[in-house]
Amino acid sequence: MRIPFIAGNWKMNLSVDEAINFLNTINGKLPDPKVTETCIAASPLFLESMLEHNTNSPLIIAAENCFYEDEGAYTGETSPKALAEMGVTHVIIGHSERRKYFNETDDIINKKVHAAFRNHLTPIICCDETMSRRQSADRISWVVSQVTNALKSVTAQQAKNIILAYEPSWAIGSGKTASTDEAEEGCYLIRQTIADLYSDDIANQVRVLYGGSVNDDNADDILAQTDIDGVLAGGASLKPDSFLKLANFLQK
Ligand SMILES: O=C(CO)COP(=O)(O)O
Repeated sequence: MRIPFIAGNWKMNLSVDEAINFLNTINGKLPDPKVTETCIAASPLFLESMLEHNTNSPLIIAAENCFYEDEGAYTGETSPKALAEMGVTHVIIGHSERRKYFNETDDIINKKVHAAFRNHLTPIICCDETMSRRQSADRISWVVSQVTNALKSVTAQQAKNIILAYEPSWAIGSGKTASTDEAEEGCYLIRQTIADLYSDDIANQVRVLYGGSVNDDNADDILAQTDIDGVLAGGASLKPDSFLKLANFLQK
């Protein structure tokens, strides 16, 4: 049985004070992590303070990105080794905004995935689908190739622990959520790719999330789909109330 994973990606929003207020507000209101795991990915500027305020809470604190080297002359980058030393356990890799605005290629994403494993961080690997790709004949092969390339030289043992997210950029921040069928289709495709690359057994263990204009109104239908094990929410994760509604979807 796959434990649902409800994650928020704050992107470049909020302040440290707002981040800490958020944690104080949700404190004691999150589900048991044996039933639903919850996670917030935040700016590296906030992570240390958030980790200090997050004791006795099941909330997983994640980074939104990391570099593929552990240390060195890489001005402005975030070391995966430093993240792990700080107590961060998860990191988003390959978000469509990283691909689009920071020219992250599949090769860079693959190096980052290896950097995450080297530092015992769980990668949350995002696969994009643009509208032009959606309308073109090669859309399936594009999603498949993002998964395949991200996981080059990743062992079966490592693959068991990854989290993947189908995040069509045409649905991100646009208010245009994918229909439940579209979301399920994307997540199914990702799971089948894992089955082809590794095994049915591993594909059945790996959690696949949907992200793109998820909110409290549409989350229940999305989360009811067979191959969707959770959500990666942007806007809806910025307010404690809406994040708590997503996090406690099983309690409704
Ligand atoms: O990019 C996202 C999560 O990583 C989704 O953002 P929105 O939920 O704001 O569309």
